[in-house]
Amino acid sequence: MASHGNGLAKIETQKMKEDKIICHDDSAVPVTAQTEDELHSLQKKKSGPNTPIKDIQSAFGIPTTEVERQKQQLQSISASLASLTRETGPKVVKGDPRVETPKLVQASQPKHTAAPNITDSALKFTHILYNLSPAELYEQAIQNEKGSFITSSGALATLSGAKTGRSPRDKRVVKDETTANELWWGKGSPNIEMDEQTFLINRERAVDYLCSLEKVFVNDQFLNWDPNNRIKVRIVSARAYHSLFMHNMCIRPTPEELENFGTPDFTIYNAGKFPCNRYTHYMTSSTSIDINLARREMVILGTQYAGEMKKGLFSLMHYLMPKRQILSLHSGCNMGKEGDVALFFGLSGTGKTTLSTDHNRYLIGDDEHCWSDHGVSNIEGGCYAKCIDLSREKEPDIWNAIKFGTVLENVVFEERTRQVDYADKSVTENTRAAYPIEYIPNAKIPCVGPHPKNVILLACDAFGVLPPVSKLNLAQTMYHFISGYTALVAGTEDGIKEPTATFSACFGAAFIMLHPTKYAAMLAEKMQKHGATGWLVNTGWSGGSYGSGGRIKLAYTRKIIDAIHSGELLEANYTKTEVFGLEIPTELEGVPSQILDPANTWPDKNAYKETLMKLGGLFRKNFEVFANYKIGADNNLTEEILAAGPNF
Ligand SMILES: Nc1ncnc2c1ncn2[C@@H]1O[C@H](COP(=O)(O)OP(=O)(O)O)[C@@H](O)[C@H]1O
Ligand SMILES: C=C(OP(=O)(O)O)C(=O)O
Ligand SMILES: [Ca+2]
Ligand SMILES: [Mn+2]
Repeated sequence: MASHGNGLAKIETQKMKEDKIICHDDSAVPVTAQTEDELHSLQKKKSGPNTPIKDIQSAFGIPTTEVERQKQQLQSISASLASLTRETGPKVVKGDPRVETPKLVQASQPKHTAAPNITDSALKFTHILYNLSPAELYEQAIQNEKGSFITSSGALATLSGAKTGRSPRDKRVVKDETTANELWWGKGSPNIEMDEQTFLINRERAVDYLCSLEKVFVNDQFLNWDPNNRIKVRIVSARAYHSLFMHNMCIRPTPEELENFGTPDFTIYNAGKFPCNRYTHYMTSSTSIDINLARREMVILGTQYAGEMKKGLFSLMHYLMPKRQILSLHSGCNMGKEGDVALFFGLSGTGKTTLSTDHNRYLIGDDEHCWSDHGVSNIEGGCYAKCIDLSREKEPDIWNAIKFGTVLENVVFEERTRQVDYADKSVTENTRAAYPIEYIPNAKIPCVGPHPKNVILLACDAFGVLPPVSKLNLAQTMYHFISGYTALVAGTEDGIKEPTATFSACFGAAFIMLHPTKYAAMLAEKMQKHGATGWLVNTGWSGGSYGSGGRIKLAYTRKIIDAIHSGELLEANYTKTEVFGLEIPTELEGVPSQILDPANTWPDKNAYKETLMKLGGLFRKNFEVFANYKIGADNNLTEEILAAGPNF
């Protein structure tokens, strides 16, 4: 190459012979697309049909087009979204309004018999995003919902807005002729009444809000892995966050199951971004979560916390299942290699999710189960784990489940790397991860198992006086089940900022529908029949109350749980504690013996005794309301249960 005056080498433009080309052009055949649009259209392969209604015509051998199929689907959704006072259904159309689809499928409009009542809402289209995949929901969230980000492990970080926990005081249940007699009302009950008319006002408010949007999300899914007692649910919501949350938390239908879906058994209208009207009767805040069992509907206004939906459906199951002689349980559940099943009851933050997720056992579920004559079944299709201070070392299975598809609520992450800081409580203490159950490597699919062998009652005792583990007789198990004691850990229920002693019947008073003794009688009957052993495990404080003592190490609790599963603890030597009369082991491998009796761990013995008596008094006071109830048909058991409380 010759050098020119400016110092740059002259480029050879002379053509080389074919065989002398050094740099081979090994690229593939160029794309066939003639335009960018055409190229983009090649990117997406057509998915199979996605229809909730069994195609009647094709059942008779007459083929129907995909367009007709989708029309039927939209008809069903249009009926769900119908205003009860105006036109029979909004104009719904499938697909994202921003994406230009060549053929927009529209539900055929119902014929008006009365004079047409044309309103602006009747003129507009509501776009339906039906059972979208996690990838599609990620895109929707990131494009449209502020606070949506992909974290470094691939999870979708979202913000639930002003509410970062449930609002139990804003829950309302319609009291009609049937429910007035069937449900538990009054003092201590979670069922705060509302009338049918007020429900309809809130329903209309939610439906109008949802239909005013450009697009709404619709999920058609199942509850309960027991095939004979499966419930079909439809969730209508305004946010991709809510749709992905329910996709993860409910049971996901196969394409065939979706095709046979038909009419849902229950529908949730989640208009959580929009408040209820304070001038509406029964409303005491701008949040309202309303259940109408007769209409099989639930309306959410004024809270975007996704946990309301899953726990709302749990309330429904607490009504429907006992009618079928099936016990609904606020418990985690897992199974050993030998088929031994354990239930983990406990209030929020006591360790149901943490302790049922056990690398050495099969996970059946972390939170909501049914116990029928055939064994146990999970109600849900996913888990909802607390993330505060989550560590890879202590909880590897939960850590690894936080990947693509998982909803990560209210966590804080590093701005650039999107690395989550699980210790950060800036948004809330109640940070959460919702993931499909199969994200846990040893999940038992289908999520069913035989009758439980161990029934573990978890209490996070902020007073630090309950032993780390006690073996319970049946009457004690019932006493503690009905009492449902724990110290609420900050955040899960709105307004709770530090642990406080709480009694919540059946370890889930916020979700039960019938009187607690109804569930207790069923549990006693099942435990007796199947020979299950009851245990009380304190996952809370040791060596002093909250503030002076410390929380019992998770590693110790795991050792205790291992010994329950293996049967080792059943064989241990026991002594009885004063006041509560609990049987506690004197020794347990892997756990320092002195912590097994809390009396040994408190530096100030008088303070211990005082605190023990104080908690005993709280138990007594709480149980007074149950003293006049019979538990099942067995009068002796009722007597024994009443006597199974603290003695002093
Ligand atoms: N000894 C212990 N046993 C169980 N959980 C513990 C213990 N010590 C700390 N924890 C923490 O307490 C929380 C329990 O929450 P979680 O398992 O989600 O409860 P639940 O499912 O009952 O609401 C987790 O964050 C867990 O790491
Ligand atoms: C979702 C909840 O469940 P838990 O805290 O029991 O896991 C809740 O109570 O809001
Ligand atoms: Ca949980
Ligand atoms: Mn729970």
